[in-house]
This record gives sequence, structure tokens and C-alpha cells, in this order.
Amino acid sequence: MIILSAAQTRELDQATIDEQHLPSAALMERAATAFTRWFFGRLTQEEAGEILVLCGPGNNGGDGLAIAHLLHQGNYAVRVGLLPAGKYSADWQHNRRHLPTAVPVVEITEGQLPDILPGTAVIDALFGTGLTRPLTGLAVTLVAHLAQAKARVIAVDIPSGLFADAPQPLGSAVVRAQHTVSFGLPKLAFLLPQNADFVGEWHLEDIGLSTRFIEGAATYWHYTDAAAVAQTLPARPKFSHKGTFGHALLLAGSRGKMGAALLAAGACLRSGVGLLTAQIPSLGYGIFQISQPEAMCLPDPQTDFISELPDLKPYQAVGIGPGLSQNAASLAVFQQLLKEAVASKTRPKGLPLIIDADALNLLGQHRELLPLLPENTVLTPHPKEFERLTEPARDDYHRLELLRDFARTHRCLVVLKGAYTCLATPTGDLHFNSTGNPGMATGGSGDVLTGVLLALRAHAQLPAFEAVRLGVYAHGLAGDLAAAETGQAGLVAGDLVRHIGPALATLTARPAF
Ligand SMILES: NC(=O)C1=CN([C@@H]2O[C@H](COP(=O)(O)OP(=O)(O)OC[C@H]3O[C@@H](n4cnc5c(N)ncnc54)[C@H](OP(=O)(O)O)[C@@H]3O)[C@@H](O)[C@H]2O)[C@@H](O)CC1
Ligand SMILES: Nc1ncnc2c1ncn2[C@@H]1O[C@H](COP(=O)(O)OP(=O)(O)O)[C@@H](O)[C@H]1O
Ligand SMILES: [K+]
Repeated sequence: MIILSAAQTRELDQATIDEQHLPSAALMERAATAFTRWFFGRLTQEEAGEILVLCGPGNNGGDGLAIAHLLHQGNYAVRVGLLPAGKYSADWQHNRRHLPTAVPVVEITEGQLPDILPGTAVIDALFGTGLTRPLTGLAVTLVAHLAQAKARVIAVDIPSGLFADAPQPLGSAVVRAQHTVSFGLPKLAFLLPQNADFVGEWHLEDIGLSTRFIEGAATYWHYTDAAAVAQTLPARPKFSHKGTFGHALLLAGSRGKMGAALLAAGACLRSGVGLLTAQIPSLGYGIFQISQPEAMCLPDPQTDFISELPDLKPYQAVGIGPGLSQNAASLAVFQQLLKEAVASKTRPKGLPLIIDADALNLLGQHRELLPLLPENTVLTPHPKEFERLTEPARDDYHRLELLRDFARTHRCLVVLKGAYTCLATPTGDLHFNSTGNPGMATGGSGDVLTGVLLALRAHAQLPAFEAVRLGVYAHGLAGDLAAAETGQAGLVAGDLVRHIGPALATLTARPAF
């Protein structure tokens, strides 16, 4: 799926109307029907009580009027509050004329704000994607009134006051919704932590928008849904052997952080790698061999940290970082790795690398190493690690700009981890992941991701971008499968390792027949 700007969303609506020869109010009717279908599925008449629909002057308000009409037809008790304006959109006027007179309508003024008892279901149809500037005047008073009323708020398309694709000035009035029911495509604003309190839980409803426009639209924002990664992992051929799926090298662990190495190794093995070798500090030798008997192990001469880089010839991909520590010897190993991973006659694309955790921190302290990264190197920072590689971001939108610039400048794949993990590519595309849950906010989840990505980068048939997008999606899906079993609070990173196999199985290609 793609994500469009607010301007492109307007063009998409118009393209749909033109292409499908729709009377303009028909698309609004579809939107209102889709919203109401969601609402009916969520709340019965009794549960909803008397619903208040707040309508602005544009097409979002037009949606609100059509929704009020449909709720009334569905025998829900409904009243409408209108935000007065100098002009109203044509479809707003159409729906205003057709609203049954049995639905009470009040025009809101500063002196006459609607009564909202705690728990009232309020449908926010004040402003949608057509918002061109922060709210002012009566709209601000109304948003504040709604906030202190402790209502149950459901936003139509987007919470009013929130820009779909850009930050609003600090302190701007924005409706805080518990649910947002949006049409067609996700909005960028939904995916950023700074907007979580406004958007609540969001839901997407299909309203038959022009697929031709969507397919041709120029955007660098993408949303990785199941369709994007379906059948991406090649099926294992009948006569395959362990050499077919690559030999991966993992450099991980230090005193007190051997768990990170074990989790990454377990995840790599469960993600289909042919062979795995791990270089670990020698204090971890026994525990590693016992808990990961399927992996080979190179104990480092040092007990507490890694100080030597093995010969890289046998390996198709190298992962470095989980639990590594940041001492001088480990830095030397990392520097050596980067020097040896560059493109050569035998490896024209360079050695695929996955850089995580302390290896990222070392890179942040030694930015002079950045030009050494082979093309398509995978970096997996969380926001703090990303800041150490770049600079503090002003807000989530600025962080995306920094991310995009970084991936383009260093021609690498950057996985900025979070609730909607964002994969930035050397071409400047941003792919937001759709799987995963807050149960994964637990130590070691990121180490598991490194192991998954290591296995998929060692896979000869998976191009770099496809491997990383698949790995990120599968990692989140493993989290969702695990949480269904353990609950979110009960989830630990080891559960992700147990579920990565089943997650990848759902994403494996089926032979054509
Ligand atoms: N197009 C379609 O067919 C479909 C559209 N759909 C629905 O329409 C929504 C988009 O509708 P929209 O484009 O009319 O914009 P909307 O968000 O209602 O507000 C714009 C109005 O507000 C005004 N205004 C703006 N900023 C303001 C401010 N700060 N303070 C005060 N006023 C402000 C602006 O006036 P102006 O900027 O010209 O002064 C204009 O009058 C979309 O989210 C979806 O819900 C669906 O039904 C599917 C079919
Ligand atoms: N709220 C959340 N929703 C979805 N995924 C999450 C959430 N919180 C964390 N994750 C995922 O869990 C992983 C955490 O990684 P990281 O912060 O590196 O953890 P650690 O260093 O403990 O291994 C990332 O892949 C991230 O996307
Ligand atoms: K709205």
C-alpha cells in the first residue's frame, strides 16, 4: 500500500469521481456508509446512547451529515452540531438538505456549546484532509470543550486539527479520538508516535478509490501490509542442502550480555539459514554450545568481549552488534570488518552486513567509518541509536527526513525500529511496517530482529530490500502470533524466536500450478 499527501488525497478523490462517472455526492455516500458499517459493528443502539455528530463546513462535515442520516435510519439516537462558516461545500449542502427533520440540529456558537455528558459517543466530522491551517476561534473552543467532556470520540477520516502529512505548530488544537475510521489509504500522521494521543486506534475502510490513480501516484511513503510481502520467501527446493541457504556469521555478546547473542543466533537458525557460525567471547562458549547446538561457535581469545575477526571467506552475510560492548578491541574488530567487507572481484556487491546495537553506537562515535559501508548494508537503530548516528530530531517528521537523507547518502537500508518500524532505502523510499504489538517492547526483541535479517541476507535468492522488508514484517508477525499465546505483558523475546518459523511459513511462495 502507498501513503499519499493531503494534496494527492484530494486528487485521488477527484480521479475516482471522474473515472467512475460518479455524481460527486456518491463518493461521500460510500464513505459515510463505510463509516457507519464500522460503527454498527462496534456499538449497538443501547451501547451508543445518544450520539452527537460534530460537522464542519467542508466535505468532512458533509460525511458527518450523511453519517447522521444513516445512523438515524439505523434507529440510533443522533443529534448534530454544526460549526458555522462563511461557505459550505456543495456536497455538504446536498447532505444538509437531505437530513431528515427528525434529527435535531444545532448551530454551535461560543455561547451555545453542545452539552456533552461523560461517555457520550461523539463523531468528529469537523475537518478532514482538507485542513489547510491550524484551527482558530470557535473550532478551538469546541475542541477544548470536547476534551474536557470525557466523551468517547470517533474521528471521521482523521482527527480534526491534525494535518495528514505534516506537523502542526506546537500547541495547536487537535481532537483526541479513541478511534479514527479512515478511508482508502492510511495517512502518514497515523504512523508517528507524536500523534498517538490524537488518532487512537485507527481503522481503514475501503471506499473503492481509483486503483489506477493509486498505482500511478508518485510517493516515497509505503505501508507494508500482508499483500506487499505475500509469497516473498522462496520455497525450499526438493534437492536443496544446507549450502543452498547461505552461511551466516554472527559477532555478538560480551560479559553480562550473552543473551543477546543467543537470541540473535536462535532467530537466525529459525529463519532458515543454512549454516550459522557465531564468534563470541570465550566465557559464553559452554552456554552457547548447549543452548544453540545447531550453530558452530568460534570462542574469542578474550573471555569478556570480542577481539578478533575470523576469516570472512566462508560467509554470505555478517551480523554484528547484539550485546557486543563498545571497548577498543571490539571497535578494532568492527573497523576490520568494514575494511574487509568492501566490494572485491570475488564479491562485487561487497559482503552483506547487518549492523545493530553497540556496533551502531561505535559507528556513531566514529562517523569517519560511514563511507566504508558496502552498498545495501542493513542498520537497525532504535530512535536513540539513530540519533547517535545523526542528530537529535525536532519531531517525528524531522526524524523521517534525517532517516531518508541518511539512507540515500550512505546507500544503505536503515530499519528505524518502533511501533511502525520504518525501513529507509538508498532510493529514498520509506516503508512503514504494519505488524507487531507493544508486547515486543521488551529486552531482546531487537536482537531477534538482527538474527532474522542475518538469515534472510545470507539467502542467495532474496534481493537486499526484499529480504529486509520481509524480515521486519515477519518479526512483527511473530510478535503478533506470540502475543496471541502469551498476552502482550507475558511476551518475552524468546517467544519471537519460537514464532518466527510459523510467521515466515505464511509468507513463503507456493509453487505455481
Ligand atoms: N472529496 C471527496 O469527494 C470526498 C471527501 N471525503 C471527505 O472529505 C474530507 C476532505 O474534505 P475537504 O477537502 O472539503 O476538507 P475538510 O477537511 O472538510 O475541510 C476543508 C474546509 O474547511 C476549511 N478550512 C480548512 N482549514 C480550516 C481551518 N483551520 N479553520 C477553518 N476552516 C478551515 C476550508 O475552507 P478554506 O480553506 O477554503 O477556507 C474548507 O471549507 C475528507 O477528509 C473526507 O472526510 C470523503 O467523503 C470521500 C469523498
Ligand atoms: N510498541 C511496539 N509495537 C510494535 N513493535 C514494537 C513495539 N515496541 C518495540 N517493538 C519492536 O521490538 C524491537 C525492539 O528493538 P530494540 O529496541 O532494539 O530492543 P532490544 O535492544 O532490547 O533488543 C523492534 O523491532 C521494535 O520494532
Ligand atoms: K475529522
